[in-house]
Amino acid sequence: MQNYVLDGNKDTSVEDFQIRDNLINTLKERFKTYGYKQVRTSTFEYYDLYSTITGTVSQDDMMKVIDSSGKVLVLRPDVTIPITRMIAANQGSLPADLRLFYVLDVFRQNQEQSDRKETTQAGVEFFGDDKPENNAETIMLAIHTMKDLGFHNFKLEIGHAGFFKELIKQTSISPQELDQLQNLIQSKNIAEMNPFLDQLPIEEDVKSAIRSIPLLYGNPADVIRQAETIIRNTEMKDLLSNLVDVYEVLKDYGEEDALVFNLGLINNMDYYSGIIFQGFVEHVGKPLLMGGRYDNLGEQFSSPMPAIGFAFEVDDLLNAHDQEKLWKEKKDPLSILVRYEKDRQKEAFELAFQLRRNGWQVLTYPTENTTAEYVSADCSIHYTGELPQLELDGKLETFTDLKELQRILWEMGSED
Ligand SMILES: N[C@@H](Cc1c[nH]c[nH+]1)C(=O)O
Repeated sequence: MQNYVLDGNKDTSVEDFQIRDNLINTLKERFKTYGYKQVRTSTFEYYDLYSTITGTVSQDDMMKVIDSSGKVLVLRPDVTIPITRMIAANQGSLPADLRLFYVLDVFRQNQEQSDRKETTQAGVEFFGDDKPENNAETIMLAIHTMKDLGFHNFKLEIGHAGFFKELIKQTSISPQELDQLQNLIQSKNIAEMNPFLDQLPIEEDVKSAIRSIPLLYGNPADVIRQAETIIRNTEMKDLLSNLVDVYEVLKDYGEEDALVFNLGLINNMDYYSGIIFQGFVEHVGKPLLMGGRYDNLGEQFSSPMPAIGFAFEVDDLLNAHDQEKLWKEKKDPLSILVRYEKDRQKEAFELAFQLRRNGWQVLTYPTENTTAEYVSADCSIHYTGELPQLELDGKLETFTDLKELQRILWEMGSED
């Protein structure tokens, strides 16, 4: 038979979906406790939105479609940009700080990962000023969520989008050379970076400052000390003190063990303007979350709107599967099978309605339907006479009081 599954696509089994759903719920619940409200943006966007904005996804990486009027659309290649556009359009009526979260599919294609066109991102966007408290709170939310997911040995790497850019401003290298240099810094490939830098027309002391960038990694206090030695102007000095201020607030959250400073950190998106960060766990070679400040993006929609945010890659979180067990073990709600005689149908439906109010899974079947014998459930209730009967260890127990029945079910639901 012909294979109709796209290359690299994998159907999700019922069990995998459950794990994924538990994970997403964990993220959503944590985001809400920091005051975030859920939003969604349209799957389709005008291609023009992305081709005119600077700092966006590369045009070749976007998935394009043509609508019936001939307009070129793209499948949402990023969430931060359309949310910023959406907020910019309504800005008149916004409170000072706005905290939004989303769980949405993102569509990108590139040569290195041709089999991953569609991924799910769960992220937050905090429209508020570049204040150390705001930045620290957002970073703390990322840490808190990683802990909720059961990752204990993770690191949150913090850098600054401007630090490297300031150094590059003092050179006249081409965009291609810059791209290559960034890749070498990102992969900490010092062996190739040094000869590459040697043949570029850059002043010697700028060159040596660039050379030290990949080494500016590790304990925040040490990195700050080393970075101070390569500062070349007031802009770089301000950037560094911005990072120090955030670090000082973060210390009061008591999560210093999770923090690493990395001034060679480079995020995919070009819209970042300030502090940036990525979250890593052991044995997984890529970041599970990415984010940072993007204070200038709103201006491209004629609405200055400072903001910070980050997004988890849900599929990558799932693949970090040592942790998978944790979500699997999360208990499903109690499942109850209600079997009824036809002349008790109305009462059985009422009972099922009451039980579902507790969040339990309830399936109802008339006794004559033998399929029910193959349905798996934690317990069965028989509504064949005047009153419901709960099946316990093969015996039927009658309940005159619905509350008493519910109490016993609660106990069953909380048993391990
Ligand atoms: N949109 C970014 C993540 C992010 C959310 N907010 C800020 N940054 C990405 O796809 O990598």
